Amino acid sequence: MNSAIQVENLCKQYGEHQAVKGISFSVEQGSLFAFLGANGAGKSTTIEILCTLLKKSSGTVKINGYTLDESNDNAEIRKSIGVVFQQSLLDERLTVRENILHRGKTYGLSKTQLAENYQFVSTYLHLDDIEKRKYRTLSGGQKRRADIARALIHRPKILFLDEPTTGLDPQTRQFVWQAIKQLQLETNMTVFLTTHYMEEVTVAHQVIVLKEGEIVAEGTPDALKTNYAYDSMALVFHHNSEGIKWLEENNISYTEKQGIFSVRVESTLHALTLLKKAEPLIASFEVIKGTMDDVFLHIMAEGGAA
Ligand SMILES: Nc1ncnc2c1ncn2[C@@H]1O[C@H](COP(=O)(O)OP(=O)(O)OP(=O)(O)O)[C@@H](O)[C@H]1O
Repeated sequence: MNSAIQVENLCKQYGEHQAVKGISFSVEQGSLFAFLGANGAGKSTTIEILCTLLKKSSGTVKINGYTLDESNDNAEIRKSIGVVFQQSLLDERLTVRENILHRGKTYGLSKTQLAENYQFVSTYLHLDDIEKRKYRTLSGGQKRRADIARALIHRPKILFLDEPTTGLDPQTRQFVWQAIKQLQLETNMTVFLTTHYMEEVTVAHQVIVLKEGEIVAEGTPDALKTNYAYDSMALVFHHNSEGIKWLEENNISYTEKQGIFSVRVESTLHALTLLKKAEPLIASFEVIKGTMDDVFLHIMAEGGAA
């Protein structure tokens, strides 16, 4: 595996409080990596360390082949990453274009390179309609596009995004998310993401779940679903009493809410077998696939096995 990020035994101590407790993981170059965890799990602390903004207490970190060394300014790492935090860093008084070009100049890009890169980010983030507007006049979604464009102007190899779509309406969230996915796919950029929206995690190549500073689960979304979520079937019977009798006779565990009986199934095929057996008793049914939401809730409630 060609790793964009390698983390070994990373620890962060704030006074007495150990926020990150010896975590190790690596992120494949060109992949979409999702970092999950409840509030206070240590996600921001980890991201800030990887982005050279916060000192680690111990452990080793390699970003794009460069070892993080807090005795110097880690200029190579900084040049090779782009970062979008929840709070914007753009100047409210400048236009979108001015903000982005200004940022590009701080990387020492030549005029030609800057123009080329601007065209590149503008295409992906659809800046045409907002580039001449002052940042303070933009809507939340437009600001987010500009924030991401600013983080990409030097064409970094890794883009770090800390909850990039939080607070956006569903349509804008989808737009921003599409742009991120397209960029990752077409440019082989590594994307390191934290999010609270589980549907976004479904397309990640790898997911890590952090709880109280430790990794409690990791794998592909499919593997996590297999381990921590299950499919279920909702049944409505013609007569509840007959349905209950049938479930009990067949030793099928169930829960019931307002006449809807929920049973766990191993697969869609298993659901079909049950349906065939109980067909005369059933008025309606629905097979419900396990989701990443279930995965997250399960791990948060019970912990996982890393
Ligand atoms: N500067 C600090 N000083 C002391 N404790 C801190 C500091 N920053 C964070 N913490 C604590 O470290 C733990 C991890 O915080 P962190 O912000 O990394 O979590 P998070 O997973 O990003 O949470 P959220 O989803 O709420 O952003 C929390 O218990 C937090 O209170």
